[in-house]
Amino acid sequence: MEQYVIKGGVPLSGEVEIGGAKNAALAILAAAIMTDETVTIDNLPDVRDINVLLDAIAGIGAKVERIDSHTVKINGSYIDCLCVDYDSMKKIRASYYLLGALLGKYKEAEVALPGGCNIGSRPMDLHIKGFKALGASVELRNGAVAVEAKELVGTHIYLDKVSVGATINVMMAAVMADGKTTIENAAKEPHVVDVANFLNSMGANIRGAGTDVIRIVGVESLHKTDYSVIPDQIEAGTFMFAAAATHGDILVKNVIPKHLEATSAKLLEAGCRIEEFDDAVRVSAAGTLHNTQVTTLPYPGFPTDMQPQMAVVLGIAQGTSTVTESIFENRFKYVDELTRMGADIKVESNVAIINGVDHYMGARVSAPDLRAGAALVIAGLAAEGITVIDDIHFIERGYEEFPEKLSRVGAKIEKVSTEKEIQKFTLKVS
Ligand SMILES: CC(=O)N[C@H]1[C@@H](OP(=O)(O)OP(=O)(O)OC[C@H]2O[C@@H](n3ccc(=O)[nH]c3=O)[C@H](O)[C@@H]2O)O[C@H](CO)[C@@H](O)[C@@H]1O
Ligand SMILES: C=C(OP(=O)(O)O)C(=O)O
Repeated sequence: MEQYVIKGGVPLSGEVEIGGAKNAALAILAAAIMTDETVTIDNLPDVRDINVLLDAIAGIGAKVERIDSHTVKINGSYIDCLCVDYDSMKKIRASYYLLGALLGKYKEAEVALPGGCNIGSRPMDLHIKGFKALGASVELRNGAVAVEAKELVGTHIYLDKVSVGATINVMMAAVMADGKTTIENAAKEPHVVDVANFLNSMGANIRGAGTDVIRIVGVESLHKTDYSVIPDQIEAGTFMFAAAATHGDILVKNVIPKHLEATSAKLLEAGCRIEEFDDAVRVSAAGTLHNTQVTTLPYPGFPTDMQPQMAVVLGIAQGTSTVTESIFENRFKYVDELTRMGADIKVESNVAIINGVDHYMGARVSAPDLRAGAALVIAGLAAEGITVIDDIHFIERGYEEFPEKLSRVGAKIEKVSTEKEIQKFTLKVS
């Protein structure tokens, strides 16, 4: 089993280059099968979720050609199977995008119910509501969702809750439906916009992505395109929080600062200095960190995928902070681990009450999920002493070369797989 071992207490400083957005790329890869022509997608992050989805896409027969670690060509004309099995689905939640993509293109699909991070109950009722409204019959059988339609017909769909997955899935299913579809109460996340832009570059007619009303006029077919995925706002935010927690100074490059406004606002409130450039953000935290209150909300609110990282910063800020998680009910699993590092946090229902402590202490902890794992890395970087993080496979779902990128800004972190390597690292850094 592999771990990260970290010697904390070094203020991080320098520059870091952010990769493509995992959550945009996953939906875009699924959407790429919707044409029979070859689609080239660039700026893909080289992370586990992307590689698992590419295997699932190849598994249904599509031709997947890796050009390099960040570029792939996909040709969906070879698809010979409309079933995605549980083996692919249990590894990543986003394989549910194949449901919307296959339904939109072939009017039929059977996809096992998805896995992904255990951050709360994650129903698909809104996806299903959208497919049904477009005219599909939906059946749950043997742990899979089977969808089928003689024809898909444009319609009016109100999503009862703001859902990124349902918005994108319904958008894909509607792209080649007959007539006009309106999605109301749509998610406005940057990756929803990126997927709409991608589909439009393939000939779709989607307007309004990025607002809460998306209008789609069905087209006959989609065609080839070359597309570059947007930068990953969550990876960027993670490095911003790492700068804050270590009292460092990092220029986070290749970002869209607009996508980071909620993160920047909270870091400002916590006493950091933020400078925005055209495609970079600099975070420095020379002085004391202050308490603040944070509530996760759909975009443009504060992202739930950044909640654990923010809490780690507030854990060493002066005073009492609160973090309210309003999207997923099980996203405080890192609190017990952080407590073992000296944090003083009490969780009451969906609110974490954080009494800032002077510093964290190195400890052996386990990553409970992707973002909580990244948050524990930040805590380890800020802590006094050595931290060992188990279960880093969760972190590798969404962060490319995480230890390498952190090392480039001065962190003392290594990926190891034996106790001997941990001891060697400890000797080297002491
Ligand atoms: C692969 C991917 O992009 N994952 C992201 C996506 O997940 P995902 O798309 O699964 O999250 P959603 O936006 O759909 O979930 C938002 C809320 O809606 C609820 N819901 C969702 C669908 C549904 O049919 N019924 C329903 O009740 C969920 O339980 C949750 O409370 O958006 C989340 C919220 O920004 C992020 O944390 C995830 O990182
Ligand atoms: C929770 C996440 O991913 P998923 O929805 O795939 O579990 C995430 O990217 O933070």
